[in-house]
Amino acid sequence: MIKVGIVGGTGYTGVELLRILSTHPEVKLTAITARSDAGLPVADMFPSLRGIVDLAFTSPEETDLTGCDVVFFATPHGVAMSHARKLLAAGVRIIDLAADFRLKDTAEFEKWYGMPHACPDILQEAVYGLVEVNREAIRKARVIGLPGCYPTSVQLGLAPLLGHGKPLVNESMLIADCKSGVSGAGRRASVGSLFAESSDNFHAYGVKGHRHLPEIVQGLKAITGNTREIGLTFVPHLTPMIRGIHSTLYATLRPEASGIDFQSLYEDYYRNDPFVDVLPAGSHPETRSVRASNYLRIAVHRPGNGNTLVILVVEDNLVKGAAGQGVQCLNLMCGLDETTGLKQVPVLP
Ligand SMILES: NC(=O)C1=CN([C@@H]2O[C@H](COP(=O)(O)OP(=O)(O)OC[C@H]3O[C@@H](n4cnc5c(N)ncnc54)[C@H](OP(=O)(O)O)[C@@H]3O)[C@@H](O)[C@H]2O)C=CC1
Ligand SMILES: CC(=O)N[C@@H](CCC(=O)OP(=O)(O)O)C(=O)O
Repeated sequence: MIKVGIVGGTGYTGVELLRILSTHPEVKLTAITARSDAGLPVADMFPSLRGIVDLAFTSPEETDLTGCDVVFFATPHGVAMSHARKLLAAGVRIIDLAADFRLKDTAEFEKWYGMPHACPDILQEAVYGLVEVNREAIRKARVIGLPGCYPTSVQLGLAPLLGHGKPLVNESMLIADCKSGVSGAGRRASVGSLFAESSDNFHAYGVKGHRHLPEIVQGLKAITGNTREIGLTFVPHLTPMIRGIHSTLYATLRPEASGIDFQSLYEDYYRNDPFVDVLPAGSHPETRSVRASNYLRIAVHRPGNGNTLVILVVEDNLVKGAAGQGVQCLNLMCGLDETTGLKQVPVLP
């Protein structure tokens, strides 16, 4: 059995990891830490796990994680990088749900996250955990920087266009118009997450610049094999639902690509990816069609057969956008089938 520890078990992504890993046939959960709730049985905080997870939260300072095979960090930015060296020295592999190991350029990291990077050498060896793009590198990785929730949907929505051998769209004028449920902001108390603020309301934020923009640009550029510069307008919105991301992506076709069948292009690109579902032509995916599951569904439109492609992407921000994608990486790192323990059917309604 693979011994797994989770740092930050009381947040939304932490409890998603617990939910998914508690039924994973090859995993033994060995430690779940939380500072404020150390000593509390998991089931006392999360009654949904009563009779399923019988561990208690422990203090991160007093928990020895070096006996684990893999440790997940479901913590704020900056925590994983302060523990990475010691864990790696003990042979423990790391999957960070935060941004410590996403941006390769430390100056960019410091600019967007407001802290110096604690281990630039480990950052350089870390693999970006976007499975459908980096599957082979993930198998051998010791450290995974999992993509953010919005970046997962935007990169997978655009990858078939940018990963094509020939330039198909104008890469300098991409648009990502994205909407997230409130759980994307985490479980800690904040005014913006109050029911009275976030329900029956809808607004954009971060238009001037959001920390996911450099991450998406870095990822899209890598998908082109670092052969092309990326220009992206990214506008996130907070929408009054609990889970889910809906991203509407716009790309302008190059004249030489106008004869391409984009529906077939997308279907072929994701033919062997078990969690990416390219919907039939003309579809409008709904966030609830992926709720609580690791699936990401995509629909490709070309309105009026014109020169604008509109790609619709839905995912559950806490699953394919975080914990589920992390378990997909864990499976690959441990030589398992990537779907092991991840076949949860979306919850409807
Ligand atoms: N919510 C989402 O949709 C997504 C979130 N992420 C990322 O995943 C990470 C976790 O997110 P989320 O679950 O929403 O966050 P939450 O705020 O809901 O939970 C954070 C957890 O980390 C613990 N924690 C906080 N500070 C520290 C610290 N210094 N040392 C150890 N533990 C700490 C908290 O407990 P305590 O304070 O008691 O220790 C809590 O258990 C974040 O980096 C987030 O950006 C990534 C993709 C999607
Ligand atoms: C709705 C909401 O507030 N969303 C978060 C993104 C959450 C996420 O997945 O991103 P990280 O892992 O990079 O934190 C935000 O915009 O900051």
